[in-house]
Amino acid sequence: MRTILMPVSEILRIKMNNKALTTSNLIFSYNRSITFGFPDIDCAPGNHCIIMGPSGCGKTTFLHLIAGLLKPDSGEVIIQGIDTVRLHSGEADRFRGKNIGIIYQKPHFIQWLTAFENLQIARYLNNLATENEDINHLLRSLNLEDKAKSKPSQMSQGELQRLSIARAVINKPALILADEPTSSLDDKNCTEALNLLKRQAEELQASLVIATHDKRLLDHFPNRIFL
Ligand SMILES: Nc1ncnc2c1ncn2[C@@H]1O[C@H](COP(=O)(O)OP(=O)(O)OP(=O)(O)O)[C@@H](O)[C@H]1O
Repeated sequence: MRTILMPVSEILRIKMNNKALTTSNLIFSYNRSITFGFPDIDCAPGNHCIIMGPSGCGKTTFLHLIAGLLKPDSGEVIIQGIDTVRLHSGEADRFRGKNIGIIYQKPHFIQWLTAFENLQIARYLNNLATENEDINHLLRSLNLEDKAKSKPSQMSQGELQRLSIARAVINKPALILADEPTSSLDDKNCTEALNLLKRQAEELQASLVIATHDKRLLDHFPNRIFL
């Protein structure tokens, strides 16, 4: 019989649970004057949850800690059984690219590329083959088919929001994080963006975490965390 020895660091990193995302005892400070202590999250695969709170309470900070874009002073973020806080920066970037789709508060796209090319490059940067038919399918399902050749500057706010959703799901992540995905949209576009986001998450069986102060979303999410 062959025994496989696993480095201690690897054993520490792998937490055996079947949750898509759990956080515990997260503490973070930008500087010593403000310290944030965040409530624990427990989100099963395919579940949706919402982080609510007023402007400035730390919602973006919390999402960035979950995404591994910021390192906490202490605490754990377990995604797909991996304690991502312990990953080194290169590993964390690779993990994020493979497992997490992020919709940022301010959508930023490469301005000289078209909508289609912005999605292509998101796959390319994660060493994934650029399957043009997958991209076309996604653009169709987000009602952006006729914008495939448009540059971001030629698209409306609602269209850019839908393109952000497309970019977040193009690599088929297990976890989708969305920062204020609807707050700048009118009621019609808000409902449309929310439904698209939920439908995309359901198609991928991905967990969805939305951070927002948009109270219109509250009724859609029984799993709520208030900051
Ligand atoms: N890079 C930074 N350096 C220092 N302080 C920061 C930094 N980024 C954010 N902050 C501060 O941390 C606090 C929380 O910011 P954060 O963006 O997480 O809040 P938020 O709840 O997402 O706000 P909003 O709803 O307005 O987007 C704010 O007081 C903000 O000024």
